[in-house]
Amino acid sequence: MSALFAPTVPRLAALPPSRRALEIPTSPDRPVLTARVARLRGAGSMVRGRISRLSVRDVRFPTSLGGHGSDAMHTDPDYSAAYVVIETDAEDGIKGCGITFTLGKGTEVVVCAVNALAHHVLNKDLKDIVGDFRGFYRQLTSDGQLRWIGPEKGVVHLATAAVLNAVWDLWAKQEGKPVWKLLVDMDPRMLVSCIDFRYITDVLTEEDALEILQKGQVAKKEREKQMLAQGYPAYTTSCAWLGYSDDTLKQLCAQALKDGWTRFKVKVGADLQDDVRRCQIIRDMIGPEKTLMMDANQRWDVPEAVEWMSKLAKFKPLWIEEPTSPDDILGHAAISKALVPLGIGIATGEQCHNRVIFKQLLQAKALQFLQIDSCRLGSVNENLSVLLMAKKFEIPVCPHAGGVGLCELVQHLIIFDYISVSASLKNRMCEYVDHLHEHFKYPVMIQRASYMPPKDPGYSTEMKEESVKKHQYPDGEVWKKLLAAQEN
Ligand SMILES: C[C@H](O)[C@@H](O)CC(=O)C(=O)O
Ligand SMILES: [Mg+2]
Repeated sequence: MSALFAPTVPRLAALPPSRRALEIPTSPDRPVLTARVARLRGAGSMVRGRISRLSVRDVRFPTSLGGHGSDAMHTDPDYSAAYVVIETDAEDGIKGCGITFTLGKGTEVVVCAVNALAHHVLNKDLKDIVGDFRGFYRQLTSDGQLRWIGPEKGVVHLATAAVLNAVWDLWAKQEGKPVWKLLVDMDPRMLVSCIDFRYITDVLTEEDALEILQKGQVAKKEREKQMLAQGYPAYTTSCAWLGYSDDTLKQLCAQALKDGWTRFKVKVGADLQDDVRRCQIIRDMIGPEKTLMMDANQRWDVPEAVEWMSKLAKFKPLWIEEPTSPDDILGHAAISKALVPLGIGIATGEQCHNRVIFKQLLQAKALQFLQIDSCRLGSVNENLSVLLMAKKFEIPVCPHAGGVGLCELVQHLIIFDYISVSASLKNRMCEYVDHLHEHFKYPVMIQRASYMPPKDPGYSTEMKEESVKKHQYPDGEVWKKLLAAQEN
């Protein structure tokens, strides 16, 4: 299921009036835009080329066969991605690669949505995009027709993330830097110009953001050195997927302890007796001092969450993640109020639609740990706004990762967060899951249970072409075999 777009987007005059509106620059302030492009040039920026081609493919890995990734709600996930590649006419061979994460079925729907957004990207100069990134973000998310099937949520927002992730990868590759370093080196004003503040100015204005980023410049060099030497602390979820047998759980946990892991997450929420047994196994193995987190993946109602977690409190979890619907902000607040006195925090975010939901979770004191996701929010742009809001509310960010490629991407955001925004590691760690890294050209590097900052230019999003071909759905070699076996 591949779709290729040649650079054949009609010129403005040829468009019907409804489409023409889309082409009008969204930035209200042309001189500001010109100044930003000039600032890019002044900073010795290497940005070049017009986007001449966009392709998107449906890539799926049959992880459900081994129970990998399973939880109380998603019992048989096939970790998958809509994989976007953009090319320019710069003739330098550099491509931007972007993904968004899916669980198998439905990836084809995200592919459709990427195709529907493609005309916003094609024929654009990269320097105009990044010179007015806020305007470009707004253009993608405010398409007068597509917005109706969002807005800024669901399939269309996942597609936005995939496209923008590809743009960030392209930009960073052209600058010869990994995304985290591109962000760390970026002038605070330029960073702020990437963020759409619409709907969040009641808690974070452009001036607030600038102030936070300017404070973050202090001792930035030391923190960068520290990251390069020690990496960013991580925790593992790979031992305790819900579909794993007790034996597998024990074996993986023993190995993880040997590998130096000190923080573990266990899936819960389907059956209380099972949860008690599995939590007992893992707590016995890791001992009382190491950190344990629990994840219910939205399985419970609000009172049920409180009651269930009261029974698991004896295993001393640091947090319960996604106890109820990700949309239920006041429900999270009620659960938080009941569980914090038991020493259990609330973590959520992997399925938070957008910055507005995060804003309200923060306003309602509904979470103690905020979990950004590199592929659900609108790429780096929207994640920047959430990192800054978290800083303002002094809530630690512990990103969601795992899936396919999520570790590769989110490491850039959290390393930037430490160096330039939070300046703290207190109560902070980034999720790690040990699956599918071999399919990436620049896989994550974990040392001493920490993410080591990537050094290759880009967003670590590029997949190996051979892996993509093999796992393309439904006509890649892997799926042809699996689908034929299912028929027999
Ligand atoms: C379906 C995914 O594997 C999900 O269980 C991941 C998740 O909740 C997490 O890593 O946290
Ligand atoms: Mg989770």
